Amino acid sequence: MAARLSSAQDYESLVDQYDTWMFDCDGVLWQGSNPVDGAMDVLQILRHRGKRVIFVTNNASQSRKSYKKKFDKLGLEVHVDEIYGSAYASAVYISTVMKLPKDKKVFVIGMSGIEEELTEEGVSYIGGTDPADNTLEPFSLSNFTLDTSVGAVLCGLDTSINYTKLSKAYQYLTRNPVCEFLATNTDSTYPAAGGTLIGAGSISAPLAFAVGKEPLCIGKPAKTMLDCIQAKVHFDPKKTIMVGDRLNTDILFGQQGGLATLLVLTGITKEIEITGPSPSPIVPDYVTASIGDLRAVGKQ
Ligand SMILES: O=C(O)COP(=O)(O)O
Ligand SMILES: [Mg+2]
Repeated sequence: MAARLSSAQDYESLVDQYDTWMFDCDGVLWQGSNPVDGAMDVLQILRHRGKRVIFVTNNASQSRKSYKKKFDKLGLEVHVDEIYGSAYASAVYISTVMKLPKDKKVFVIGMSGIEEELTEEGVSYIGGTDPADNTLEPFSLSNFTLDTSVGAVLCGLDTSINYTKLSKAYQYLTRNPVCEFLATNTDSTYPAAGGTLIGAGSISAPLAFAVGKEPLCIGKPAKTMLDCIQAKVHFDPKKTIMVGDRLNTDILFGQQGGLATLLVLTGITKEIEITGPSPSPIVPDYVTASIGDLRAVGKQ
């Protein structure tokens, strides 16, 4: 059973135990453009205590550089190297693990965050924000030419998803037998300002259904994300805690990586899923209402 934290002493001993703090973003630090109350204060407190803070987000709509700008606006100085997004991890996977040849391309369903990270990694792409694909005109095969250099389809959150993008991706995946099917992340939903919205997993789901194959997921809970962090940062898993709002991504990711886990209730997971009559089999080590609760540490 998860330990429910509530007293200043609980938070003090938690902070004492862990040196590296990995933070999920949507639903932990903010909901869209609304920061979670006290989240930035807690990050400052942890830094003052000499803790290493790392951000691990499945949200591929933004690149690491644009997340840095978001932190700047919220008053927290963050280095790009402290931010690990699933768009970045996907670009690294394509260039260094898959080793997509330089003359090959990725067909993107997604937003500018994916495009920026692919460009940074020197990976060519088509699709994405290209106006030709962002159309509500009916898709017709008579107007489509298969680009034989497409070696992978990468699907992430795309708030302008349409039939043309799905149809083109379907053509690449079914007419080129070696075309890889990748997803930045497969979160069914995500916490936005004002409520929950459809997530990246619900964008790739129709495509997966059509091709009869699931994509390889790069983001949490997949180990690819942890491999990406481990390539850059040295941390002791026993002294590391993953803070998240979703059980089947953040908490599972932490558990599979041998990290401690703290669930907050400001995002996707509701209290009933851990304490109700049919609780989730994914049980975090600790639970607290909000990351802002850790402000109690600064007051000791
Ligand atoms: O946007 C998502 O799907 C989830 O993003 P998160 O990992 O920061 O919660
Ligand atoms: Mg989250």
